[in-house]
Amino acid sequence: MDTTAEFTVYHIPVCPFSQRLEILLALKEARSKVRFEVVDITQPRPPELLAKSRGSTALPIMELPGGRILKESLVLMQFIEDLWPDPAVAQRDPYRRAVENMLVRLEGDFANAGYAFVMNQDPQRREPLRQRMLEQFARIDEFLVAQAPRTTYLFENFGWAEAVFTPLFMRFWFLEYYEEFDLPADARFDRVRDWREACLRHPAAQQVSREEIIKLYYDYAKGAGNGALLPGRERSSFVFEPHWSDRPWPPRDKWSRSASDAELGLSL
Ligand SMILES: COc1ccc(C(=O)/C=[SH]/C[C@H](NC(=O)CC[C@H](N)C(=O)O)C(=O)NCC(=O)O)cc1OC
Repeated sequence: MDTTAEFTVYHIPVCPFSQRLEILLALKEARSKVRFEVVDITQPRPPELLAKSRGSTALPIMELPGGRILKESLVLMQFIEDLWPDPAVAQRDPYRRAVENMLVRLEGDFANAGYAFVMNQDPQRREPLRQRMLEQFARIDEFLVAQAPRTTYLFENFGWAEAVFTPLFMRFWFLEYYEEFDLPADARFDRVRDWREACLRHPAAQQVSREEIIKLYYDYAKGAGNGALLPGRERSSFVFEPHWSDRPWPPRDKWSRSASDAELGLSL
């Protein structure tokens, strides 16, 4: 395959699954090899984009030279790793790669627990959802204690598993803000807490900020995901303009009130 031809990723800038690709490309110093085309999730998908994805609206998707389309962030990560293998980010040793993949297999339940928690609108479900989130962190902690008790990352460097999980650790800043959630100070979470902090600091993962996440994901905290509009609102918190840096911080209280477009700084 001609790896110098143009590869295009259609993506939502603050989506964690797209950030995985950006982190991987940053680790490979290959960010310039892929063109990232921004899609406004608050607007209906352009017909030409839907045609590319055979009607699927989920992003990111990658268009190869010649028009072939791939999707699913973990698949796209592996494709990038295979396309530009040096420097390797995935482990080359089969056993170490298997260990890496065992940790990555935890990402789906981890992601779903966090999104279900932030999007929950039933006060009665808060504590069970908090416990479910803690259980997911405990699963990762137990795995790291068994496989990597004394290193900062899973292996010597920030690598594949870190590229998969760091975007989720960053999105879960919305749990701290809207659900007053954080890991308890007890030893059950020491290893995963250290891993998370090291991941959040890594220079290859600085595509988004805490402020951006908190402001754009306000509607998720009120139960509206993927750019959906809430009752009484005309604009999603996911809109590009006004830019998030020009907007006020949303109210932290998701339970007793709903902020208006004006209060969120969304009015044009
Ligand atoms: C309610 O739970 C969740 C809600 C949203 C997201 C999220 O980050 C969307 S990021 C943007 C979202 N993309 C995906 O969900 C892609 C997931 C896919 N499995 C991948 O890994 O690439 C999307 O395109 N949505 C628009 C559409 O489908 O029309 C995650 C959640 O749970 C993990």
